[in-house]
Amino acid sequence: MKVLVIGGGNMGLTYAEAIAKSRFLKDRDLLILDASKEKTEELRKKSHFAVYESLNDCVPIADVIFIAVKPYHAQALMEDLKPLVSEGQIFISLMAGVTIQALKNGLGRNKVVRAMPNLPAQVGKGLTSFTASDEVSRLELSTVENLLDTTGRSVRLDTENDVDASTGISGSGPAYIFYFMQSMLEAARKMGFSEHDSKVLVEQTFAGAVELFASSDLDPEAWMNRVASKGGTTRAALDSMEDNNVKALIQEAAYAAFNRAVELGKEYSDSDA
Ligand SMILES: NC(=O)C1=CN([C@@H]2O[C@H](COP(=O)(O)OP(=O)(O)OC[C@H]3O[C@@H](n4cnc5c(N)ncnc54)[C@H](OP(=O)(O)O)[C@@H]3O)[C@@H](O)[C@H]2O)C=CC1
Ligand SMILES: O=C(O)[C@@H]1CCC=N1
Repeated sequence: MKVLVIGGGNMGLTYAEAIAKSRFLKDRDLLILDASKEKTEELRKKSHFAVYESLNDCVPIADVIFIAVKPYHAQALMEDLKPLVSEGQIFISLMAGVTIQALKNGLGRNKVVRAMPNLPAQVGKGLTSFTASDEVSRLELSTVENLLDTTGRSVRLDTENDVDASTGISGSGPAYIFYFMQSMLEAARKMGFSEHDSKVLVEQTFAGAVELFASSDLDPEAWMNRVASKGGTTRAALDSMEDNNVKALIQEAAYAAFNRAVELGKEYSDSDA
């Protein structure tokens, strides 16, 4: 089986590296292509995949094709791909918003998977949600799942609306965590801690809390109650967050990402990508 990754940026390269590391494929069976000359030169320095500059040379020989370009490049790319693709090939789009129907129309092919990864894939801790067109067989789905799992975990969802919703939670979610981290770092600096100490305080606090959360079935509220003593410091902080509606605002942000994913889907299907 040959796997081609189109787009060697954050996500495409992450996937290519993870598949290469997993030894799921033989080295020369993993192909990668990027439009930028600079990037292909960088990619050539890595030995574990075959780097291509022309779609003509790699698309016809691939069995599975990852599409990892920005959504606004989708239409132009699919126009170039359409004359080169063939029946039996499976397309896995990592693009936010672009719908299965837009992919089917754009590629003129039916075996399409729409996946939403997240950035922790770079360290093998990614979460990729996905859904597939009916034309992808069970056996093909298990190959797809194996490929996606090379970057962490995957969750198969029933509908594209679920994938849009998951974009608001796991796809964009790492950025919300970084936002929270940034706020804590700024508070630490304001309190007079050095850059180094601020980073240690914040990093270890996040890492520890995540590990605790993963270590049992306790929900976050139960953990909050274990940290907070009656009339103590944590309660003062939690009350402040409640008074300022922080929970509702975070939920609003997650919905903003979800809604934007739906909106992107409409933009790209309107343009008949
Ligand atoms: N970053 C993230 O956390 C997440 C991203 N995604 C999705 O992943 C996709 C890729 O995002 P990301 O990796 O961040 O983007 P990047 O811009 O880092 O990477 C995309 C790469 O594709 C190249 N490219 C553009 N057009 C073509 C083409 N026609 N043929 C080949 N290569 C091309 C770009 O080159 P150039 O720079 O020259 O344009 C660039 O190197 C997006 O659709 C996004 O929605 C999904 C979940 C999370
Ligand atoms: O911001 C974006 O559009 C992409 C999708 C999820 C994460 N990054």
